[in-house]
Amino acid sequence: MEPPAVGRWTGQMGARGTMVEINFDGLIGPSHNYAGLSFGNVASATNAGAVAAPRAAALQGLAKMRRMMALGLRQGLLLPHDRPHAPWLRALGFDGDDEAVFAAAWREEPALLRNAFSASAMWTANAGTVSPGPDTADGRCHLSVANLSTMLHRGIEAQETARQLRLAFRNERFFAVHDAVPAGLGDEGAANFMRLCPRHDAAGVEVFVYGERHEGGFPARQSRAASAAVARRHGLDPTRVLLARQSEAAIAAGAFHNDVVAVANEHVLFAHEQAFEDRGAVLDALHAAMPGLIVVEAPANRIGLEQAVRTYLFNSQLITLPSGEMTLVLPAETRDAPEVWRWLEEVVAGPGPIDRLEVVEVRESMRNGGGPACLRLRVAVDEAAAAAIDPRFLLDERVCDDVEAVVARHWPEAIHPDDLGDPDLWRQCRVARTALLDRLGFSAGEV
Ligand SMILES: N=C(N)NCCC[C@H](NC(=O)CCC(=O)O)C(=O)O
Repeated sequence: MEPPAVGRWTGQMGARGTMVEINFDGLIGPSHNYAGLSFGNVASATNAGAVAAPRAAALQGLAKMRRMMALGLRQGLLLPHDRPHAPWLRALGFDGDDEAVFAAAWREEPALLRNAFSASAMWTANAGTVSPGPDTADGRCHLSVANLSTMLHRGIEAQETARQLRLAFRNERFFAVHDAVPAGLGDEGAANFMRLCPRHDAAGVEVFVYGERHEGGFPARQSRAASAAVARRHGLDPTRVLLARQSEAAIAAGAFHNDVVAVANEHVLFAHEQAFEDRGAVLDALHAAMPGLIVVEAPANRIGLEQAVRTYLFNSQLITLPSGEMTLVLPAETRDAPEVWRWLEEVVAGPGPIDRLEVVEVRESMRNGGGPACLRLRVAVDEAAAAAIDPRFLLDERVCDDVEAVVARHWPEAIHPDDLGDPDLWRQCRVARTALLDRLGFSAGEV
């Protein structure tokens, strides 16, 4: 079938200069389930074994994408990966046709089948790290695929992510897509990355946040060496790169990525007081590198780290609307917590840069530790680069209608932990993904 027609920009990019940010959300896949795979991610551990609702989950994600478009932002999507993933299980010694592979894995090593089943590619903040053109030596937008090598189930994603990013951003005049840095040096992509800049079209300061491993504690998933490697590969000016260490307290409280305790947009950093290990030095370095920086910080005596992790207050999307208003797109869980909501109302009422609060409902993803910001990868582009993106990865209302129809028809309504061994579910997940690719105009084998 014909690829869907997608509206392109005409004329001005808006009041905020010549570049805009496109958010590429991961469509929540048909195999979404709660397998408790992520040690250090409190929600994933707490909800292990619960019954998941993949159809509702995907519809919640799509409703968020529609909300962003209604706010005047450009929206893209990345596709769910092929799950359960037979090639990975085959590499682990299970053989026969795909169903024989799944059956043997379920019988002999059910934990491996659970890993191969995860819909974790939905959290595209972990797909890769993106340095927009104004920050790079060659003026192109550089994207590095994340290896996600700390968690077994997430390490499966890199290959397909690379294929999708190479397809979406294949025009080498505007984009350079790099493979993942070698596994072993953990890299979790944009979830541990923040860009501060006067406006999207000005050179920015890129902040890479890494963790350090501690015996017996939760894993620190982002290594300093991987962050530095990504910065080098992207051709960033070393004087405009900051490697900041995530606080041990934040990791211990369940902030397995920096985006659970901090988010940046243009000249604003919105963070918890305990986000960074050496808070004073990090903020001093940022102020020095980025005159005009405004830091909106939640004091620990108002919002505890546990509360921040439970509500995902900082896993909000901080966005600039075409009008120039800065808006926080928050998970509904923040509104359910009176202390958090009261503080947010004070932030908006005060003289600071954040003008509006918008609440979105992504509870199915939240129960696996993925808030609004986890679900999206930001790519700032100018008009020419935007026009070079494969339009099948861009959304408008009509494409949303199409995707919703496929989800409504094919996505399972519920997945119970024992269902992972059910051949009908294996088939349904694959049929569902194929129907989506078909509807969006991707041919078999393209992704
Ligand atoms: N913070 C950002 N940017 N992303 C959130 C990722 C959540 C994901 N959860 C999971 O993978 C849970 C899957 C399970 O347990 O079944 C993770 O821990 O890697």
